[in-house]
Amino acid sequence: MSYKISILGGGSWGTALAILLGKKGYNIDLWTRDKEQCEHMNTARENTKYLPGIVIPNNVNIVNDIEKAIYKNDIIVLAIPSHAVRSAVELIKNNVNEGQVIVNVAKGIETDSLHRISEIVSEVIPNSKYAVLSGPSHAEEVARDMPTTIVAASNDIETAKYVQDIFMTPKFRVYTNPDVIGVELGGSLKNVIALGAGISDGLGYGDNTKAALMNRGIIEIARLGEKMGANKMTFAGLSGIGDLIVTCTSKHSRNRRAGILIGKGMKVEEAIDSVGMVVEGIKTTEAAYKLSKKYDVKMPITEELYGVLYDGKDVKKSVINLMLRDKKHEMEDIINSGDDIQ
Ligand SMILES: NC(=O)C1=CN([C@@H]2O[C@H](COP(=O)(O)OP(=O)(O)OC[C@H]3O[C@@H](n4cnc5c(N)ncnc54)[C@H](O)[C@@H]3O)[C@@H](O)[C@H]2O)C=CC1
Ligand SMILES: O=C(CO)COP(=O)(O)O
Repeated sequence: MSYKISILGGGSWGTALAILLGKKGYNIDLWTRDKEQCEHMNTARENTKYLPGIVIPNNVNIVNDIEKAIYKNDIIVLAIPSHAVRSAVELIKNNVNEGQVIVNVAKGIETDSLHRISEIVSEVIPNSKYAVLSGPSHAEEVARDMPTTIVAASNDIETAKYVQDIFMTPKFRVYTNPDVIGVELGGSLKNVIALGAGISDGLGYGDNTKAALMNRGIIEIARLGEKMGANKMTFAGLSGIGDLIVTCTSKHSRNRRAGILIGKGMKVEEAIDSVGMVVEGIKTTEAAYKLSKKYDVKMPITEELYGVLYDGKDVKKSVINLMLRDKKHEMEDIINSGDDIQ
């Protein structure tokens, strides 16, 4: 079966997914807001800025007109940074038809409203069909056909299965999950911990430190997730620990790279500029910190990172704070959601 696909966002992830689905034989409209980039990609058949050296198949049509990009296509993929999703969805809201499925691949939480992407989409386009596709999947590897696994979540399992069918290839294995909250939170909050893992690398700490951040990180993510209505087990899956592992360890990770620079002493804004691509974890740290207060959940790593990124706190002081927290019983701490059991 052939499908017609719209992908909004001509950065690394949107382009990699266009290449993946283009190679599968589908007709793709890839929308980028930058006219010059659009023209260049159409003629060069390459995204020189974000994925240099990888050929974009001819059945990927790069467009600059967002209405044309979504016209009569089966699914609309949101592959733009999370802070820009609301404005993009506003642009298409009057042209989305009932049968079209909106597939979000952005990983983030709105900092003012603290809404997840599914909430933003349903506010702007009520009753739309929605799925989120998330998991350990760096664009640089997907675009080069490296075996990758990911999860499609939707409140409607038939929609999740539809998305699974569309994206599945011998190199791109898609699982389904009904837990939209858990999948969205896992994909967003791991970026906060990845910044921390990068900072640890930048400070010259080793694998022990990173393993500690990753393990204690997923525990605090799951703690918040459960309070927000997610299934705790989702955080043991691809969009939880799976994505946390790849982002905390990969050379491709923008969040980890920004963290390394901050750990070496660079200012936050300079680190973002130096990475040159979206570093979602910076804004997500603010959202996660606010969510931890709103839901009254202990998230010590997130809290320290918030201090470092937003209050100029000394990174080494944060490490000491984390190491010298009250003594805990590990199992009690996991089971009792971080309450002070010694
Ligand atoms: N790069 C990756 O490997 C993966 C990225 N993601 C997520 O996908 C989302 C997009 O990330 P990337 O493609 O990596 O970002 P990127 O930094 O490579 O590209 C971002 C793209 O979005 C465009 N953009 C920025 N603001 C915009 C706006 N207001 N309206 C329309 N377009 C706008 C930029 O022009 C650029 O083309 C993020 O939420 C990221 O966390 C998810 C999985 C993998
Ligand atoms: O989410 C990602 C991989 O699954 C991408 O992470 P970075 O934005 O840190 O590169």
